[in-house]
Amino acid sequence: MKKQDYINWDAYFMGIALLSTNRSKDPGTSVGACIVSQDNKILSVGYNGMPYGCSDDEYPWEREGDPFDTKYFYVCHAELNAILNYTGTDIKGSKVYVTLFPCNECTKAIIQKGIAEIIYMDDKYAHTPAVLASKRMLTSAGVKFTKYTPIGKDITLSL
Ligand SMILES: Nc1ccn([C@H]2C[C@H](O)[C@@H](COP(=O)(O)O)O2)c(=O)n1
Ligand SMILES: [Zn+2]
Repeated sequence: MKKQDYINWDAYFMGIALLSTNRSKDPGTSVGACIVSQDNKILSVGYNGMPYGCSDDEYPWEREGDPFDTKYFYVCHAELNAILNYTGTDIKGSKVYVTLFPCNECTKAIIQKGIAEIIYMDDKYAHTPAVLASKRMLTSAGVKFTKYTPIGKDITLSL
């Protein structure tokens, strides 16, 4: 008889997004994203980090203060990185698994690339204008967004 305790597709892809958060240097929120084709092939992954050439030792990670000296002007979001990391041509109709609900800027890229669905884990900034605007655009554009349903399984990796 086959093994019974295998994880479903959603858990598998959200697991990849979660693992990707471990590459982030952001001391505030580490975010991961995993883009998946309609036939369940991983197309790309990403996490939030500074753009190429912008050293994550030199650029700020602060949340507050002079905007020039906070991370927000510089950090590239996980979803955008995942989109930009994809070099193929088959992203239309794909799904993106994200550990945090996309902001308005990433949402624009998601819509323009023809990504059909967002599966998100956390929505802790749901009350912010960025996320409200994001949901408004997603609804207008017909992009589905679904909260991830946890399967209640803890997986430990010994790396
Ligand atoms: N959907 C999102 C939302 C935010 N990010 C990034 C941007 C920052 O690096 C971090 C949020 O930091 P916080 O304000 O919580 O300290 O997450 C992203 O990649 N994707
Ligand atoms: Zn974003």
